Amino acid sequence: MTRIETFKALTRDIDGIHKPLLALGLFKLWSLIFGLIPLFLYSFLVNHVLVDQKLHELWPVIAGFLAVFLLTTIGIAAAKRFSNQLILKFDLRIKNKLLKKYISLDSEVYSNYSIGDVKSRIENDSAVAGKFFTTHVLDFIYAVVYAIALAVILLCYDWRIVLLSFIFVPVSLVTVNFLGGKAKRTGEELWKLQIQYESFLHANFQNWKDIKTNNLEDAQLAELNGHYKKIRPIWFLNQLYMHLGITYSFFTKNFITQLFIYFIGGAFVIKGYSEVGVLLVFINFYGQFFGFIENISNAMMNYKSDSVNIEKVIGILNVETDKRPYKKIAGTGLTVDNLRFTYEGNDSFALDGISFSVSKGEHLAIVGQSGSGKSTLAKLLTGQIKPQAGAIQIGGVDIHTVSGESVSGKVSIVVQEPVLFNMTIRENLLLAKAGATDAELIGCCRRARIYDFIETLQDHLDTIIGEKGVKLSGGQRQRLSIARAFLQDRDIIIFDESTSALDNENESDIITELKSLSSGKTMISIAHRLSTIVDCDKVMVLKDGRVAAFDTHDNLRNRNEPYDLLFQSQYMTG
Ligand SMILES: Nc1ncnc2c1ncn2[C@@H]1O[C@H](COP(=O)(O)OP(=O)(O)OP(=O)(O)O)[C@@H](O)[C@H]1O
Repeated sequence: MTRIETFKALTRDIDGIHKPLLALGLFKLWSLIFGLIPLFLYSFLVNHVLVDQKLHELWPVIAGFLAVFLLTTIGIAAAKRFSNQLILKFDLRIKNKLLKKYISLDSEVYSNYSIGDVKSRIENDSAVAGKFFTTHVLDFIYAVVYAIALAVILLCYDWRIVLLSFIFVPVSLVTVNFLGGKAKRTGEELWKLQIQYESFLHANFQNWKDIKTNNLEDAQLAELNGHYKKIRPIWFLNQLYMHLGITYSFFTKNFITQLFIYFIGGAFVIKGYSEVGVLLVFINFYGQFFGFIENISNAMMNYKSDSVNIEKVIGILNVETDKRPYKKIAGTGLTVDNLRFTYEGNDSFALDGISFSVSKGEHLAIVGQSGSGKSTLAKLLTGQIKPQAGAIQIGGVDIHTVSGESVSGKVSIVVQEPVLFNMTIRENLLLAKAGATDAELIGCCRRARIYDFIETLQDHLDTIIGEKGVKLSGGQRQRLSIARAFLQDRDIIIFDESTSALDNENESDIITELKSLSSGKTMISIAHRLSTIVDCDKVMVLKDGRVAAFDTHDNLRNRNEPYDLLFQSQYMTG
């Protein structure tokens, strides 16, 4: 992407950039103007004060230099302050926007991104994109304008000689552009390898317990070395191209430019410009001009390399998000009509022709063999994935015609492996209801049969529970997650094997509690225990993604073959 395309893409998605950018641009212009004045002062000093020996004019020149120094310093300091502020502000805005985008992605779209990819885009790539406006827009324009201004001044001296020496400028820029292209291609490859490495590291940290218990340390170290073996040659190539580009512009500035300076000096003498002053001033301007050409070359090189990261950020910003309207859903009854769903890349349907309804206050149990589609149905009912055909209606509203927030305001799901953060119990609970009082938190924890345990902890609700709640047992994690569902207090609650780690007594206590609370609530349990199923108003049996039976437990028992088989194999032990 060119700078202009990148500028448009980033400003389209991130607001509030134009004003601070304009302010910063004005300070840059200030620095540019006051940066050019010393050249004229220098010219005056050499030609009038030194060559013409008008030493009494030295004081105004010194005063001029001091004034310019003061004003330039003010300009540079202000520009630095504004640019730091802009970078930090913009970096944070991009991170916010990216996180928001990721959270609003369809779970199917999200599953296309690895952890390393997400982490890299939010952490590293956004930081590079955050500097785009200062480094790749303002600094670049500054160098170009400065170089043009110097070129015009030089042309005024002797356009033929200057034009001859300018031949080297396009050669230099084309070479750097070529090397930059190579650096970009290797940068792309490096980025892919690095996100694989990041994902590996993430999985390693997440599963360190299992790695130790299964003696996988050596295998993990071998994998780490494997990643480095792949990364090393590409990294080397990438650095080689980058440094070739930078060394090339350094060489151009310090050798080729010097060569031209001697050439131009000779030409001046041959053409009879005897004044030393003219030659000195010209050489000074010329050296500065090539200094800016070096800056432009380096900026081109760096932009090629940074655009790998910036394009990753824009890639996510461009992903379409949910544009469906928010609607408060009034009713609580759930109707599912002829639902069909296939996971991307799978040949067979995970669910096919699913139809059923659950009325307000009813409790439905969903049972079925492993892989029969129970969790997929739960994901569809919460709007996490969209069906290829059919409809799900809550209170008469098709949930796929309204925004995700409309559905999550109505339905909550408690899963087998709850999402818990390395924060305190209180903070984990408050995620469900910001601003809940202690009395509310304690009440919900009591109902979820977790408060007795919390009371035994030294810091009570303020105990930090570790990464993914590692300091809690499986059952305690599930109870905390159920307490969160109580806090959310949605009209429809789905339990996806969410009591699997509880003992029978705790599970039945929680179910009783739910029932007492949920006179008006609709509940769906993906059940694994007989006690849960027997208590439910209806049981739906899923087999190979289809509804094999839908009735009460009493009507199904001994009368429905799939249910009986399942019952004997799974629930007789419940
Ligand atoms: N993210 C996914 N991508 C591709 N296929 C998937 C995905 N998740 C589930 N499936 C497939 O969809 C089918 C239904 O899976 P699902 O998880 O809904 O079954 P389940 O009844 O909940 O199983 P279990 O009782 O073992 O949890 C399975 O064949 C499974 O392999």
